[in-house]
Amino acid sequence: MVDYVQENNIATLWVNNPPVNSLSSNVRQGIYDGIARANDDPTVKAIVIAGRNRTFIAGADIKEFSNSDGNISVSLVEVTDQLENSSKPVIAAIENFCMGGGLEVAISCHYRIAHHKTRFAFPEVNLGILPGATGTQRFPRLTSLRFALDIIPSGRVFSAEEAFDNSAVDKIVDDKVYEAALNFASTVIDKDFNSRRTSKRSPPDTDLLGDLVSKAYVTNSKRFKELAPKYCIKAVAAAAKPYDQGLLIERDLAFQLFTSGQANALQYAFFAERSTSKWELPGGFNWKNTNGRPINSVAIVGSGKMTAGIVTCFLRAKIRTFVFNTTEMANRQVFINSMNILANDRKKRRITAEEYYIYLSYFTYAKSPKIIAKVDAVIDDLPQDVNIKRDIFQKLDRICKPSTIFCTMEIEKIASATKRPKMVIGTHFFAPANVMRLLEVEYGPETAPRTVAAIMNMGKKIRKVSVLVSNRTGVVANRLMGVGTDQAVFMLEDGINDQRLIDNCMEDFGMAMGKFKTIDIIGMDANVDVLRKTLNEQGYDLDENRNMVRKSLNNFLHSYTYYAFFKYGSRRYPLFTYELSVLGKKGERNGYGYYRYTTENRQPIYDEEIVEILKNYRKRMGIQTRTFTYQEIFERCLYSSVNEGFKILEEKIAHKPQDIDVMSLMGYGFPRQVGGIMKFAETTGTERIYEAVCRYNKLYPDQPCWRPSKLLERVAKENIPMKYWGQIANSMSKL
Ligand SMILES: CC/C=C\CC(=O)SCCNC(=O)CCNC(=O)[C@H](O)C(C)(C)COP(=O)(O)OP(=O)(O)OC[C@H]1O[C@@H](n2cnc3c(N)ncnc32)[C@H](O)[C@@H]1OP(=O)(O)O
Repeated sequence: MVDYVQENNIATLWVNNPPVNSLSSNVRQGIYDGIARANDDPTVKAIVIAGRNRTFIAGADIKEFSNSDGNISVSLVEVTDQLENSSKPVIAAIENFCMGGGLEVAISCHYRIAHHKTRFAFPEVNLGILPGATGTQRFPRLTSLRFALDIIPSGRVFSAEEAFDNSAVDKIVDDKVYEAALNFASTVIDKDFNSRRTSKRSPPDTDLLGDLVSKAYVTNSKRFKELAPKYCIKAVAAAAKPYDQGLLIERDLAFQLFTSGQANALQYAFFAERSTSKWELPGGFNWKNTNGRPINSVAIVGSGKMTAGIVTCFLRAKIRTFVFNTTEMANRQVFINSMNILANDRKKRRITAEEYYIYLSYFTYAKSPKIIAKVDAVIDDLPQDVNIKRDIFQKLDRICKPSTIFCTMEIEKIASATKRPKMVIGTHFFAPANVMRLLEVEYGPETAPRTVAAIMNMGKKIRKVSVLVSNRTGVVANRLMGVGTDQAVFMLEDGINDQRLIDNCMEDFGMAMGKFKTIDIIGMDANVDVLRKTLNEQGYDLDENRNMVRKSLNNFLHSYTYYAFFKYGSRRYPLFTYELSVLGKKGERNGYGYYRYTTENRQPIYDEEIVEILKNYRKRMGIQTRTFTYQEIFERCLYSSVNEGFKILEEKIAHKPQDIDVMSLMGYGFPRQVGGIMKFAETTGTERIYEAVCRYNKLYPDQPCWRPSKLLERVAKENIPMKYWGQIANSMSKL
């Protein structure tokens, strides 16, 4: 774990814990013992600490936080103190990742030499904790309170150049960092380095503390539903006090965070996100035993709202991207939109000017299908009309090389239109695709495992978190969270007069956005499309009925019969959203939805008109209004989605609860500090949720989302821990 190597009078401690050299208990002990040994050896004059596996140290071993193997070793605080107190100078040779506990180790050394491509960060805040191995006290002393208050509460990654500019490193090299550190070590042998002991310093800007702290509170306020950002600010501010006092404050705050449920949920989310790449198919094929061809070129077919967002994901990954539309104008528009997205990235300094031009050079127009004959994958972003899609893909099937994969949302319909059903797979990007990191990958009954492997790898290449699901109907993430949205609409229809009440309840819980704001952002049309599709599956045609009623009545909106047709069927549908869409409200896009929006300010504004429309709607529908408790709003919006999550598992659409959690976190802004919808179920208690689901099922028999999931019933009755839910679902007979 830590190799001790001596060359001449310099001892090197090589940290070797692949893949990222995390500071597991053995590594901590190895560094501690290595420093003691070098200090005891009179032939050693200086010590270098470096990382094998072409990286320095990416931080503490997060697995050990919740899962100690009983291996008692020294703490990271003891290691950092041991480093700083060394009687011989310690030089850190830093490359690739220097994060969290790794950065705490580095700043406890006396000198730091870094490769110019090193990525530095204190990502603890994203795990619900703080740099509690003296990091909040040493870092501002080494750099400044200003820089520490920027870096620690945000967790943002910073470059070697920024580290150098802020005195966090002493030298940057372009190559061979270890050799540079050895050379540097030989220059400091026998020199006084007492002034290099970080804890003995004071931050250079303590006089600015008040202003800096206020600024940090404002900058990070959006994340204050999480405890860690606030605690990080408090801990860094304590660095203005004498070191020992500051340390006591750091320890107290760190302990409070460590024992909070939020830290546990955030660390769970870290691993859940990474677990989705370990996919598995029912026949035993999986990420380990199946290879897919690399995707080096793609064609995006279409010119919809999402197209440019999807295109830029591929451009940023330097994948040759053809945009195929039959009109020059459509292609040109996609190019302009993609250029605007990248220009914005450049403006916000997410990419350099050089990268901007390189990325754009990967874009190519294709007016004729022949140009895209040799691409590795075609991605469907065509309008929803299945006949148009089938027609285009039939043509492409004849033209494209046999190994080209077709990615579409209509797997079975496209597969049956082509002679390559094994090469047809579903990919669902979430809007805006250049921002949202979730990619839902759906396999159909005929999709080949190698196709799955290729597209899951492609997802990684374009920096998406890809979740593999089996294809049924529609987007799984939408199904999961959509039931909660329907509940919100029903409660509005049934008596809540202010949409903000429901939205506030969800936002207080931590959702990035309330239910009605989400409908507005997604757009009324998209929401109505889902309704239209659901009704189609039940044998109803929304538009057919609308036309029928239109013909028989002058104003179909005043047609009681029209609504009664759906209301008094066996199932209730959220028709109020449909009513708003018919009234021309398209959501944020045209400024009118459940809220109003102005062109200058896209922030939702409360719209009193909705109450009037509601009143008329209720009258026509014969709805007797009633009052709702906060608890009912909370339970109906969230427990309905939990029940749906269990159904998605038992129907074997998703493989494990982590996949469902990632969909809720990355597709729908579920609070990360809760861990995801399934983790929420575990924390709340499945028994309690099951009881509520049964209660609502009795009250609302016309809402099938309340039929209790068999899996939920079983885990609730037998009190089964979450780690077994996936296994049990997979052993249940297929529904
Ligand atoms: C008293 C408190 C003291 C210290 C606090 C801390 O140090 S907390 C930890 C702070 N560090 C981090 O949060 C870094 C977490 N890691 C990352 O952000 C990324 O892994 C990283 C380093 C940027 C590399 O990204 P990349 O995309 O290249 O790899 P990937 O994320 O897929 O990770 C590869 C595998 O390594 C596992 N892993 C990564 N970091 C840790 C870690 N700190 N502890 C344990 N395991 C870690 C990750 O799960 C992957 O494993 P796999 O089994 O392959 O899925």
